[in-house]
Amino acid sequence: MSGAELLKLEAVTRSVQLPDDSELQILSGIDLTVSEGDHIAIVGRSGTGKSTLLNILGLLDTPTSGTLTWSGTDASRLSARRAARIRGRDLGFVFQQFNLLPGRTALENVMAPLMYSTGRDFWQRRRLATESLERVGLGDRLDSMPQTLSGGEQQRVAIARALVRRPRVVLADEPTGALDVATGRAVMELLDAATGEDGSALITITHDSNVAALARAQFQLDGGRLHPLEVEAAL
Ligand SMILES: Nc1ncnc2c1ncn2[C@@H]1O[C@H](COP(=O)(O)OP(=O)(O)OP(=O)(O)O)[C@@H](O)[C@H]1O
Repeated sequence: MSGAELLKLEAVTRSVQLPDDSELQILSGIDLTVSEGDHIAIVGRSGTGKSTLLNILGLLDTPTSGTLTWSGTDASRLSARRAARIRGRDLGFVFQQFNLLPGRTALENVMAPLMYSTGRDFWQRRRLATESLERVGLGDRLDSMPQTLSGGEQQRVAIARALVRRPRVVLADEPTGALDVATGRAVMELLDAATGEDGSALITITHDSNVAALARAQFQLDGGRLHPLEVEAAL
């Protein structure tokens, strides 16, 4: 069952001005509500606007028109500072490329988001990062360097890093794109279980309908529009 509403898009459009002065409409009339505990997948072919939508959901970009509401507040009214705080604390990001810092251990990578936090999060960063790595089954690899870990293990470190501040929404952009099918499935099950445990929402952006089938609600992005997909959830 869904909990409190976290993100809401109403009639969101996004267009960009091209060098020849024409306008390219990437997103048109997007409506989407994301609540605590939701696991939503957004599927779409390459170039359909998935990254553009993800950037808007992650408060990295703003709609050209329409409204994005974060936890009841119109996002266009958030100060840059408040938006940055939400991105750092309430949103977790997982990417296809794991983006781990080379030359830093798994533990140091997971501690990184806590370095600029205050209070308990800062002082207890080592313990919090250790616990986050234990949650993804890597409690015995704290001191491993990323290059000594398999792709699936690196993605689990990236997930531990995304979850370490207990975000309210996790945005996963092609999280299985660099993994084989079995490892990708295990990573998705882990993301689903960990966000489910925390009551946070998971939004998975993927071109892979098998990955999307693991979510509880699926949408297709096509021609800049979002359509609900009626597919039985596999989890
Ligand atoms: N700033 C921009 N200027 C011009 N065109 C843009 C800009 N941003 C996005 N586009 C175009 O808008 C379309 C959607 O881009 P977007 O990156 O959101 O697609 P995507 O679905 O994430 O693609 P992929 O799966 O290949 O990453 C593409 O055709 C892209 O070239």
